Amino acid sequence: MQVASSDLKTAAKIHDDESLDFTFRDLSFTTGKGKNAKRILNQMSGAFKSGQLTAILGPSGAGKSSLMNILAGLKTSGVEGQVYVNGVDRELKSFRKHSVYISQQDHLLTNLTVDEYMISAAHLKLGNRVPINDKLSMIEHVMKTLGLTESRRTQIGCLSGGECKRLSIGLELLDNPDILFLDEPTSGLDSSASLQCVGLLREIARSGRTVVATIHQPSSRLLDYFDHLYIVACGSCIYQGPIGSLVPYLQRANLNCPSYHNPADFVMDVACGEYGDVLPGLVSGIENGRLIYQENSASAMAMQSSAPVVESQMDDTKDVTVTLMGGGGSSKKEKPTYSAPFHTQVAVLLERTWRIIWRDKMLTKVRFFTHVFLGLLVGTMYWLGGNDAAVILNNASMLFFNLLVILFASTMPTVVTFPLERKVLVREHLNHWYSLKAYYIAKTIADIPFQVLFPGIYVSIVYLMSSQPMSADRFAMLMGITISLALCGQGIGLLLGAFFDIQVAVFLAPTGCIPFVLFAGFLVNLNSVPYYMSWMTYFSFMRYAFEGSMLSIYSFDRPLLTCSKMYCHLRYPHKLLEQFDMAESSYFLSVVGMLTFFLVVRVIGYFALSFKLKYMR
Ligand SMILES: Nc1ncnc2c1ncn2[C@@H]1O[C@H](COP(=O)(O)OP(=O)(O)OP(=O)(O)O)[C@@H](O)[C@H]1O
Repeated sequence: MQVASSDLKTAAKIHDDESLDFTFRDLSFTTGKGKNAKRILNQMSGAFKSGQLTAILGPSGAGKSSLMNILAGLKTSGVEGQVYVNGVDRELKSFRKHSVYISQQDHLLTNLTVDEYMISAAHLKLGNRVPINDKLSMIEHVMKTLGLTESRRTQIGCLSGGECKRLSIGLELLDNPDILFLDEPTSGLDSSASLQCVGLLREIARSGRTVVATIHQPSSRLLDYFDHLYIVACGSCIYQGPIGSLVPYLQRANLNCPSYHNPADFVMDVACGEYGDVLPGLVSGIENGRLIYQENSASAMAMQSSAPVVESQMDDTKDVTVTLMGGGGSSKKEKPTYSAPFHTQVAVLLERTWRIIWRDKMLTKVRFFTHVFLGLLVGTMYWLGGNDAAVILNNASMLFFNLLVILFASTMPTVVTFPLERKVLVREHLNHWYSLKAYYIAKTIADIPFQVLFPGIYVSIVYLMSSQPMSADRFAMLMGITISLALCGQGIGLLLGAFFDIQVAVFLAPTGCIPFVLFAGFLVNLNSVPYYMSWMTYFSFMRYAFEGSMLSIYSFDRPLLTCSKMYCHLRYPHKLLEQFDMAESSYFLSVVGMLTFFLVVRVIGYFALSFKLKYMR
């Protein structure tokens, strides 16, 4: 892959450029409380400059990811210390808007092509103010730079690991972020793809951005691509400075890297304690990151004369030139707005979701055929019984069974798909593509056609086969209740999928619905429910759905039913309603009950998702 830095620079011109250096002082991070408290980072300091590619290196469990999450602003609780941007206190919301975080796993929408993903990202990240031609040329530049032009029409699910990684980076480059954080960008890549990836990051850094990447066991060739090295061991900084100065710094502590040995491997062995208890000396030698070690002729002299070896000291309070990111008195606080207006966010997300659903034909087909199959099965089972008083209780059972089919068929697809999609949401939302509200509304709207179509097909089949009254009003009323139930079911799926992992959500979806089913008025008559539990029936959307279904079929002065036997006890439809304690019930109230449940479950789902994104991602 040929990296074209001029392309990156051209692309950068579409937006205002901003060089952001950042420094951090005495950063500590503790998890847990009381006896369970665990100190992960110990008063670390450091400085990362724009135009430089910085590597955070260290053994597994040293605290690299924790440090980067804190610097990127993704972790805030349990954190002490200061982070400065261009010398002034970081204002977190504003900072998040100017930085992107690229996680180790590439959570991408696998059913889109590279082109489609880029275009939707450009609409979301660049907004309406950038003309479409500029967006397209920006995409062109980024694709060319990343070597993705050849794969532009390939679906993301078919890309190689290296291409996925480059795409993840490319998507975030579209709005020209000032700071890029990458968690192990080379993990899962072979050595050549790793070199390409890090080479690309260096070029991105050269175009004026601050690029920080955690890295695991880099080869010496890979290490050479980095400008600045920050080494973490046991939650402290043991080295900060250029690559070339690492070996001389270690020599100061009598740690001599053997010739032809990869310095990265050597320092990892040191950090793991294989050379004795040298870490405290290394930490204090670099003042836990307050200093940047710079080996040159002066320092060599300094070493000989036992003078301090550290050449440059970070200064995070002088030369304050840019106030964009700061929270200090002179700095301008920005509103955490998104580039695209709300309606554009919803429109782009809707279009993208529908495209994905269209491509994911398997799930759509399975949903379609399941509804048709169950419709035919139930229709055959209750064949032509709708107007026969001899099987009137069977018909009521069928109406109840229909509700169970619709409930589970609408809940489960969301329960199983949403936890996977949530990872993409986390990445895109945290990188400021769109608001959670826009996503949630788009997600709700996108599934509505399917929640109308599939239950509609099922109900039509069953209605005709079981010979329910040939009345458009009754059919429409039953259909209305069924669709409302499907929307409630989807809301429950979204709520569970938003908050829980897939295993828990899949368990909770059916078991969580049982109380609602129990208090629906079919298994136990509503008047027989113990008085101390009767209030629960008002919270059961299944009660409203069952009442609504029964009233649609048997209320509104339905005439006497036919009787295929000598004697039928329940030929009067209102008698059946009395038997189910529904004689006084109102169809209108059933609809209101369902709509209320629908709204409540959606609102709770939104807050659950928002809570999850904030505190539990
Ligand atoms: N929320 C947490 N609760 C308890 N311990 C935590 C938490 N987050 C991190 N740790 C611990 O902090 C230490 C550092 O974790 P971190 O993920 O930052 O390490 P790392 O250097 O990135 O490791 P790796 O290279 O293996 O990903 C680990 O021992 C980890 O178990």
